Amino acid sequence: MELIAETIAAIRPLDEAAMRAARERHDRLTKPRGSLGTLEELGIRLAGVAGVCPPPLPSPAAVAVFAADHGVHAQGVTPWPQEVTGQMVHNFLAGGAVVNAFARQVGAEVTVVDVGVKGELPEAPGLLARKVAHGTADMTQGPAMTAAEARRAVEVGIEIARDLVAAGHRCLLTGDMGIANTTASAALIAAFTGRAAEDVTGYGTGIDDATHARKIEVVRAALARARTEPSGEADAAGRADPLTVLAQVGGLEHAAIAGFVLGAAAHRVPVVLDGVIAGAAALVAVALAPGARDFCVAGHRSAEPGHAAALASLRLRPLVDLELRLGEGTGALLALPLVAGAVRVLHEVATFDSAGVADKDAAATDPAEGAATVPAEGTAGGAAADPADGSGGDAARNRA
Ligand SMILES: O=C(O)c1ccc[n+]([C@@H]2O[C@H](COP(=O)([O-])O)[C@@H](O)[C@H]2O)c1
Ligand SMILES: Cc1cc2nc[nH]c2cc1C
Repeated sequence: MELIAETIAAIRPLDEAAMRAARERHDRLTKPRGSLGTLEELGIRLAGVAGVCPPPLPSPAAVAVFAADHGVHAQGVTPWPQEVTGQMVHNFLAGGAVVNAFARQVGAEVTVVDVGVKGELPEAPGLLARKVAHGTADMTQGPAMTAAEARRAVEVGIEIARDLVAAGHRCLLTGDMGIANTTASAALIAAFTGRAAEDVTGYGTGIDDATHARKIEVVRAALARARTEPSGEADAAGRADPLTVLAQVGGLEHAAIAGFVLGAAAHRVPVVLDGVIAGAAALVAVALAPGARDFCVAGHRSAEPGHAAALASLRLRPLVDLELRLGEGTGALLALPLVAGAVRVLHEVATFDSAGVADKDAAATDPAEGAATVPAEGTAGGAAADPADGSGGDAARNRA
């Protein structure tokens, strides 16, 4: 079987028994039930990802920064020259970018992948040369990529995830660098969520209102053009094949990040998503393999409006909301300590029983149990099976 199909086939559901154990454990820890809010659901879901409770700490962690250029740059959608993509790659390798500073802060490794930078990048220590094409073509004029390029870039992401997990990493984080990639992100998000171009197209690195209005028209034009092209295989509901949509209006880094998400899910390692580029790529991954969604943690919500639309469609709640709009993996890195905290609680916090703390809920749950100091094993498991971060299970768990 070829790599993409094999990876999708390897993605299994969350482990229900491990999640049940995590839920029951949470309810025995020395804190009011549900008091860690959505971090409790996150810890439970991470147990389901790893298939064990408590799940492993997300360490060592690695952020992979996928860099690529975009033909749609020719439409004047960003004020930055295309060369900045390659120049920033050098900055990442030299350790001088924000992603490097944040990675040092949280002890994560930075991996830089050239999946489609337009110019030639000289060999450099730490640079993974996986160039699939010298940037995409202008999506307003024709497909951004060939089907073969899209598939190859997805495979690159799968291979990077596989290699990082084989090297011992227990948490993967997405990063991106690509001048003009917020335009391709908006087009992907509109295509996968059905939202209008004007609702999902933002200001990217920072543009004036006239450029923003043009950017919306560019996204509209690309989507209208793509609709007139043969759309490959459609599913029973008539939806276009996700890889075809990706090739039509996506970027090489979107493709690689989609593969990275699939690879993480197949290897049962959590993947912390960064901003709008990762959100768009995750929509591709989840359209290919719906089960991949449960392995994704939304690191943050970016200022790009399309990101909120993508996260809503993915049913993921962002851990951090600081109006960041940088990319590179910066928002995912800021969220990593929260992911670690969600796991560490399950490892380290004493139970009511072991600490000799009275558990009012043990008594409230079953008055027949008598003394509140003796919580019954396993009586407190919440019935909430929805693995969404805080989207379903908490109400039931926040009982007084
Ligand atoms: O992560 C985000 O949500 C995000 C939002 C706005 C901009 N960016 C970064 O800025 C670049 C794309 O911006 P633009 O305006 O050239 O499309 C690209 O390198 C992204 O990493 C990233
Ligand atoms: C300087 C610069 C750094 C970036 N990092 C991610 N996207 C970026 C875009 C620019 C322009």
